[in-house]
Amino acid sequence: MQIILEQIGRRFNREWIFKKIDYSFKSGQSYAILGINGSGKSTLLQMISGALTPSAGTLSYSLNHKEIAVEQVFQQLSIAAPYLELIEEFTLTEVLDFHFNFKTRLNNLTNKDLIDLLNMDSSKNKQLKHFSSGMKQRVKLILALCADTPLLLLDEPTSNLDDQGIKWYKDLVAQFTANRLVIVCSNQAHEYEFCTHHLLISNYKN
Ligand SMILES: Nc1ncnc2c1ncn2[C@@H]1O[C@H](COP(=O)(O)OP(=O)(O)OP(=O)(O)O)[C@@H](O)[C@H]1O
Repeated sequence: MQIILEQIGRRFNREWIFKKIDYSFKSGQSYAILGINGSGKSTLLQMISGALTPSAGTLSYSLNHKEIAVEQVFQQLSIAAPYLELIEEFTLTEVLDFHFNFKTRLNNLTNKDLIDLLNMDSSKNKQLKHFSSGMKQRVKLILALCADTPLLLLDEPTSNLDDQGIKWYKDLVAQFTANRLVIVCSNQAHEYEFCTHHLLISNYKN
């Protein structure tokens, strides 16, 4: 998977959030989008996901040297983000079944494998509305990391996770990101220490 940004800019009303981003993202590489609160990290990630259009410039996507239209990009990506909600009326087992109606399971992981990874066997028939915020975050991460998509987008991946949860996140990343294109939005070093490329939003303010 390759994503090329050319002269990308986004504004809300009259305010430019960032301007003139020229950048390319490639499979097998991991990238951190960095910047202070409100700098535009999530806005850029949403543009990369195809959910938000740029106000200026072009974004192009290709997979195995074949171009992909922006409307089709969602089929190639998994995303975990604070603004994407889980269906809270579903039990954990139902959430897994539902999600993997639309996405392919990475390495043919079964529900049991995923519940074991989550260490949530005793909660598998509980509705998500009764999960703690940290438990919900772990579920979001499992759904994104364990789907077989070439593009993985993680926005503030360890929000609501304690120290043990952060270690768990790091193990998950080490286990399930090989050969994928990974983009993390963050301002916490432990979330993106594995990323080999850094994109600083502050470089694109003028
Ligand atoms: N739909 C919108 N309408 C107007 N302004 C918006 C909209 N979405 C985002 N913004 C503004 O764009 C700026 C960037 O927001 P964004 O959420 O991308 O920042 P961020 O770097 O991800 O922040 P944080 O680290 O706090 O998550 C902010 O000033 C925000 O108020």
